[in-house]
Amino acid sequence: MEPAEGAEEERSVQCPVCLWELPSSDINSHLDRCLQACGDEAESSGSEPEPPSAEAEPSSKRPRLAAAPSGSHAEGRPEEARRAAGSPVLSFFHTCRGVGRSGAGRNEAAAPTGRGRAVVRSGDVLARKLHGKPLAERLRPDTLCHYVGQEQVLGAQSLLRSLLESHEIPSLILWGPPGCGKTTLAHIIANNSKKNGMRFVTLSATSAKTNDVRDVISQAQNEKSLFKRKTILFIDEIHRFNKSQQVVIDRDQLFLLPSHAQDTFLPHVECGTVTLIGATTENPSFQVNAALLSRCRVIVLEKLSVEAMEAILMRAVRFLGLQVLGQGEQPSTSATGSGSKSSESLVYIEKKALNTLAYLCDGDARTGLNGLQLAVQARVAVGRTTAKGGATDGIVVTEEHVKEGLQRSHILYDRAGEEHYNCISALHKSMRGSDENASLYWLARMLEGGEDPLYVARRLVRFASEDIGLADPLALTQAVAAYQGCHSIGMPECEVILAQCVVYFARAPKSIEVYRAYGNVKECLRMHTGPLPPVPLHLRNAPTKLMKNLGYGKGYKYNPMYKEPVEQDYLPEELKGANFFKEREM
Ligand SMILES: Nc1ncnc2c1ncn2[C@@H]1O[C@H](COP(=O)(O)OP(=O)(O)OP(=O)(O)O)[C@@H](O)[C@H]1O
Ligand SMILES: [Zn+2]
Repeated sequence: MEPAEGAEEERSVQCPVCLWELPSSDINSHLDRCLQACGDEAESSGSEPEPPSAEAEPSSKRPRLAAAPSGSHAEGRPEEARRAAGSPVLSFFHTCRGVGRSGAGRNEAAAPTGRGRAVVRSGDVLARKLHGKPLAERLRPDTLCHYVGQEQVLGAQSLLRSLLESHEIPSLILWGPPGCGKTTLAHIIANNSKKNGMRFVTLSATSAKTNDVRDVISQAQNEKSLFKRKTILFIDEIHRFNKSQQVVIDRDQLFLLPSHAQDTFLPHVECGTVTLIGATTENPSFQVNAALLSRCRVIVLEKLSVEAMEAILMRAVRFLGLQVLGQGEQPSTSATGSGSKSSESLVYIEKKALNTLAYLCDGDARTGLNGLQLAVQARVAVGRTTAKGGATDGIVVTEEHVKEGLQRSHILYDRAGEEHYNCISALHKSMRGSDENASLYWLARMLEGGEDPLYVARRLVRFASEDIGLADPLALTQAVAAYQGCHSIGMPECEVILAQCVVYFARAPKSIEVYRAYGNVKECLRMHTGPLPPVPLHLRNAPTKLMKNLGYGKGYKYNPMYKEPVEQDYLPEELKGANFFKEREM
């Protein structure tokens, strides 16, 4: 690879394979690891840059019992990676970014790698990159340095990081919302521990049978006694272990493991034959067997922030070689091409579309990446058809496309199956339509089908505010009480609690006044350009003299001191007169 220029000062450079920025002194060793990871993949899948094989399954169809993939660093095709790394102009990734770091070529002509590589940005190549494995899977980081956010548990000083660095993996429960990186973190731990000779086995609690757990345990025992190898067992969605199986419900505790699994499982976690890593979206204090919980460290992961999501999406944008269009920019004017080629082979995405996506995916990186993939896929498909007759102006992915992509992503990649969302939607709409009959029907369909009662209860809490609102403020109390009731007594006893609440809601008066008004405020904030207006001085608190001198609190009229209603502005100057309660098209 190209010698790092200006090595005397610690510059950061970008890894051509995984696009990560890192100190130039680390690039060589990092690159070796990256390429090796890609090479492993190449051996198993052939190295021609053809569409990724169809055997690559979406995450929803992960094998039930399988050793984890060998640390695949799946984002670049291996050949591309090697070529890129060996190429005099570092890589086409740099090229694709169009921001020409360290003076590397900034256009497609600068990546003359034969065999049509020069048109890496064309819709066709992009379409191939989008084919097969979901983007989220391909971009799953396999080292901590690619893992975004979650500083609270993985920061430099954190316990988890030091444990990882010392290769001492305790049993862990990773608790966090969907798509925040629980499975990814487990994979990173797996990679880390494999280097240390440990085995890593994955089970999904949604599909694993008690026998599968037994098999894992007995194999782990063999490995330990014969080869002194430890086993890490990753159980995804550990809170679902009670679903299809026999559940022991102790009156005080919801035990989640089937009884014989408990017998076989616990002692082995205890004596260290198996290190357990469980992932769950549910509060483990309620959903994980207390005995098991006491043997595990609970790591709380947070919903990814909008900024973190933007970073993850930008990595995908670079991987796909998309050009980002700033506000008001047109494809032709922003094209970084050499001029020898028109923008016809370029695919653009609006900056605003990326921001919106980062915002709308609500901290769920899988949803965000899938949304991006579907939006781009759809646009590229259209672009290719329209381009058949002649040149086009390049393909632009806009905010609207991204929103559509998100919607489709919800349907396509829903792991628990579409039915789950269909039914909850039918329940929601029946209650909204005040049809108590239908509401009860959909509730029963879900509960009888094994739906998590807390999932329904959460939706009821939401419904109480979104659809009933101030028409009957008691509804919210009812919903929260129902949620807590379900929490403490579990199925099947809690079904009647939910039924009562559902019927109450179907019969309740409805109002979306607050829901709509709040939506208007959010829209107002979203549409705002430039810095947000300052908080008016008279509304600011002035606890110190300096602040008083600065005019904080000056002119504020303390309402209880006035007999008559007080005339006073509470909104920033530029929003004076704004009425968020005004009805608008929703
Ligand atoms: N912190 C992160 N940094 C970078 N990428 C991430 C992060 N979290 C998630 N991703 C991306 O999102 C995808 C899905 O994440 P992951 O499977 O780890 O989520 P999860 O928390 O296990 O979700 P679920 O509860 O739905 O299983 C990953 O393949 C990866 O591409
Ligand atoms: Zn890398």
